[in-house]
Amino acid sequence: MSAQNVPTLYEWVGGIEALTRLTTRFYQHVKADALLGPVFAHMDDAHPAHVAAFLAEVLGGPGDYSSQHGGHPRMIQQHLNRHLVQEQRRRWVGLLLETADELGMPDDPEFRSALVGYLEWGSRLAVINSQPGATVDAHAPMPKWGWGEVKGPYTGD
Ligand code: HEM
Repeated sequence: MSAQNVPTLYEWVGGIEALTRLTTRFYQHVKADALLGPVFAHMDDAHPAHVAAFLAEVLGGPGDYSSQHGGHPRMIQQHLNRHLVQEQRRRWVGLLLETADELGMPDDPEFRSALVGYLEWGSRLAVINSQPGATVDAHAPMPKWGWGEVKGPYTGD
């Protein structure tokens, strides 16, 4: 596969439809989870779509979260003073990956290692930003995630 033909992670996962399916099902599991349910008790109905738009932009898709929902500063803002702990973070990441399996999302080693890399990074950032004293940088750039060290999807050779 030549460098020009390498899809973005966004294209590889199946675009905004796939990400919306993923977050919609994921937050159903979250609501029913004993550890995470209370954390998300006041989440509104648009939350799954907002997180799908956020993930789309991070993974190389369209910039809708930045243009319509306030970009990375808004995402950080949403985690302020929530006092999240590692046990909740681990459950959040674990449930998201289980949901990706449940829905038959791409499970090749290259894609999943890139996805896990972002989820680990982003979820740890959410915990850090939820601690007392954390503040929002109004100019925080949107994170961008690619294939990382593996440089592209599995091709069998
Ligand atoms: C890669 C990791 C994460 C991403 C990309 C992410 C993304 C987001 C986004 C985009 C929002 C704002 C949604 C909006 O604009 O309406 C949000 C809100 C929120 N996030 Fe996260 N998040 C992550 C990790 C976590 C974790 C690990 C937790 C807790 C265990 C968490 C708890 C929350 C809560 C409680 C809200 C507010 C929900 C409400 O409206 O009541 N997030 N997140």
